[in-house]
Amino acid sequence: MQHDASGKLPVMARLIYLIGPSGSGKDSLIDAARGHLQAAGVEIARRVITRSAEAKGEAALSVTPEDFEHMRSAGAFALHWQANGLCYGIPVQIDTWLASGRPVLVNGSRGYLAEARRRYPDLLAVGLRVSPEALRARLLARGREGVVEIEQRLARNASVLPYDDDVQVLDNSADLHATVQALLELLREQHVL
Ligand SMILES: Nc1ncnc2c1ncn2[C@@H]1O[C@H](COP(=O)(O)OP(=O)(O)O)[C@@H](O)[C@H]1O
Ligand SMILES: O=P(O)(O)OC[C@H]1O[C@H](OP(=O)(O)OP(=O)(O)O)[C@H](O)[C@@H]1O
Repeated sequence: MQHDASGKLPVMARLIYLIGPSGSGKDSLIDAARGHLQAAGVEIARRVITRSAEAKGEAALSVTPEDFEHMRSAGAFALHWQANGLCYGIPVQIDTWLASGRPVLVNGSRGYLAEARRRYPDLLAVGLRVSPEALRARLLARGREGVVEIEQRLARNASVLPYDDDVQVLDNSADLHATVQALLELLREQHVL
C-alpha cells in the first residue's frame, strides 16, 4: 500500500485493467498469479456475468439478465459492459479497495477500455498477445463455448482496436509461468507492487 508524504494517509491505488482476445489467457494468468498478487496486497475483482453457472472454468458470479439489471440500476457496478452476447459487471467494492490504497486487478474488455479510462484515468492497461492460430486452438481446447461462439469470438478481434501505446503488452504465447513473472515485473516497474 502507498501512503502520502506524511506516511499516514493511504493514496488512491491503481486499477490494473487486464485485456486481451478471448483465449489469450486472462483468466489463466489471474489464477496463476493470484497467490503472488494477494501476498503483495493486490485485490482481484470477481466479475458478475450473465453466463450460465454451468459454464466451465468460470470463477465469476453468474446471474440472470434480470438480476444483472437490478444490480446495475442499484449502483452495484463500478464498471459494466456488454460483449459476446453477455453482460459483465465489476463490483463497486473495488472503489473502497482503491481508496484504501489497495491496487485492484480486473479482467477487462478491450471494447470498454476508453470508458474505463474515463472513469479511472490512472488505470494501468495490460494487454495479452497470442498468435491467431494459438487462440483458436486454445478456445477449442478450453471447450467452454461451442464452435459457432468460438468463431464469433475470433471474429470480434477484427473489430476491436489494436492496442495503443499506453497499453503494456505481455506475450502469452509461451509458458504461462513466464507470463506470470512478466506481469509481476511490470507491476514492480510501474510501482504498483
Ligand atoms: N501460456 C499458455 N500456454 C498454453 N495454454 C494456455 C496458456 N495460457 C492459457 N492457456 C489455455 O488457453 C485457454 C484459454 O485461456 P483463458 O485463461 O480461459 O483465456 P481468456 O480468459 O483470455 O479467455 C485455457 O484452456 C488455458 O488453459
Ligand atoms: O472487448 P473484449 O476484449 O473482446 O472483451 C469482451 C469480454 O470478453 C472477456 O470475457 P469472457 O470471460 O466472457 O471471455 P474470455 O474468457 O473468452 O476472454 C472480457 O473479460 C470481456 O468481458
